[in-house]
Amino acid sequence: MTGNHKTPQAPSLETVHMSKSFGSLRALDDVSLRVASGSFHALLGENGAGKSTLVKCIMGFYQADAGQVLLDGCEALVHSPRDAHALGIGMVYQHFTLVPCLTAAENLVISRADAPMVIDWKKERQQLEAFMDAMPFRVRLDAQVSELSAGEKQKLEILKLLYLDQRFLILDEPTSVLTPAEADEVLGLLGDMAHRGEVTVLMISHKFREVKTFCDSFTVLRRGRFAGSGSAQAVSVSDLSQMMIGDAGLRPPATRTQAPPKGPALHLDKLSASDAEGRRVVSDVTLTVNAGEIVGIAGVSGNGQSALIELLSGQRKIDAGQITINGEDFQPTRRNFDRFKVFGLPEEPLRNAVVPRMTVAENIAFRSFDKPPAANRLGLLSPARIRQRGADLIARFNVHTSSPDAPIETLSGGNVQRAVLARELSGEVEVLIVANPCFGLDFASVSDIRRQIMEARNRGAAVLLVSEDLDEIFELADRIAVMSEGRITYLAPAAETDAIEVGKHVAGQHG
Ligand SMILES: Nc1ncnc2c1ncn2[C@@H]1O[C@H](COP(=O)(O)OP(=O)(O)OP(=O)(O)O)[C@@H](O)[C@H]1O
Repeated sequence: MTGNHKTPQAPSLETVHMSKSFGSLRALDDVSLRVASGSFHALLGENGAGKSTLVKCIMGFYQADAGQVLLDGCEALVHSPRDAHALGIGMVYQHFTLVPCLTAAENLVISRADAPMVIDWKKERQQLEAFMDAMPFRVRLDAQVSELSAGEKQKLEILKLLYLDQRFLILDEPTSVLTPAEADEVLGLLGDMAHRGEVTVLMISHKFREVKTFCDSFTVLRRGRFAGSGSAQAVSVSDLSQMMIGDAGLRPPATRTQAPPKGPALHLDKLSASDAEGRRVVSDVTLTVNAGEIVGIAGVSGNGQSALIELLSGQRKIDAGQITINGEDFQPTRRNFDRFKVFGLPEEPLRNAVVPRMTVAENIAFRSFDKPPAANRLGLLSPARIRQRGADLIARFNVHTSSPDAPIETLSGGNVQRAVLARELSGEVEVLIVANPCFGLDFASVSDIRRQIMEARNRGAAVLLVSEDLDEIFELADRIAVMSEGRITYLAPAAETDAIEVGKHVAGQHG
């Protein structure tokens, strides 16, 4: 029954013996989870553990094969997200769903199912002001969404659910787009609302610190099954990790081998580039990366790092300057990537590095599909060989997929990342260009992917790593640079600097 189930107060929600398969893959296997009324509950698990599948079943995006959703103890029949909304269950996605060219007020009003054809703005405005007054945080109603910071957009997404009277909030990694300070503010406010009994929150998270600081309780999934639950305050981080990865344990972390210096491999000489409006986004960047070395570029996003990666990958025009590899002029074209053995792991690989509807095997074989062994010497493709090579690399790089023939878009985030790495690191690599490689990944995938990058360096690759995560830079880099307003403002050997010094330059307090 999808009748009038809505409760003004924070509801409790349970899933009971819920299962869901995709073909032969059992993505959820008999999962029961209980989120108490007015609690802040974390849902944890490795990439591919089934977290998104579980919340999509609750939201009615998927129909579970078996099991029930109970809302305040009564069965809730949710056949579509519309049913979920009618029951007061709402979700904030990792990506924003707001309309950027409209104001915050307009976004709220049009989100209503009962928004009138002709809007009486005076009346709506008064009601919105009254609504905002009752909320623990505000967003400027007249601001155009495109002008809001990531933190404000995230708050507006949450306000939208509350405006629609949704009191069971599902948040999918809500802090991945926020700075640590913004994340703490938003989670703190949500926690306060939950404790006042105004909302119940179920949050998918990979960040133990956030779970321990803000959540009351947790559930862990492992390979589609319930792996544990309890008090977020009482559980130790090592117990949480153990629940997530089971007895298999973590593979050892990345180790740096010391090798004699091998000399410059990648050299950027006074590189400059502009954006579509003609503003300089990369200014006079000169930087050398030696063979067998990782140079990490730290900095807050929007300071030219993405533009620099685009220059190196041939997606942005070079206004001035030169790139050389082993002393030779390098123009970033597909032919030259092969000739100079340049490989890359871009940000958001599902968007930037794969063809989502093609299979995992095809995507893995992509760079090499027209060369032996995937093709014969005349360049004719062999599907059987593509599949075989895909299957070998899937096993070698530990990619979890139901089959080499599954579309790559059906893989979890961490596994798309591993598949791209498998493709990029399986051959001989001279230069590796990596941008925020571990964004949104669970700790086991993070450790796996960092190890692969370090091993490429140990084998002699010159690695340029752009990352917003200072811990990642310190774990991997031999030398650390900071990019600010399109320029390299700082460069030092990792052993001779520390996070405070680098942090100062990231914040622009150099000189
Ligand atoms: N539409 C689909 N078709 C086929 N397989 C799918 C589909 N959606 C998910 N899967 C598979 O189900 C399993 C669980 O995926 P799910 O996205 O629920 O994991 P997750 O825990 O949310 O991972 P992540 O942390 O990476 O987002 C994965 O093996 C995934 O490949």
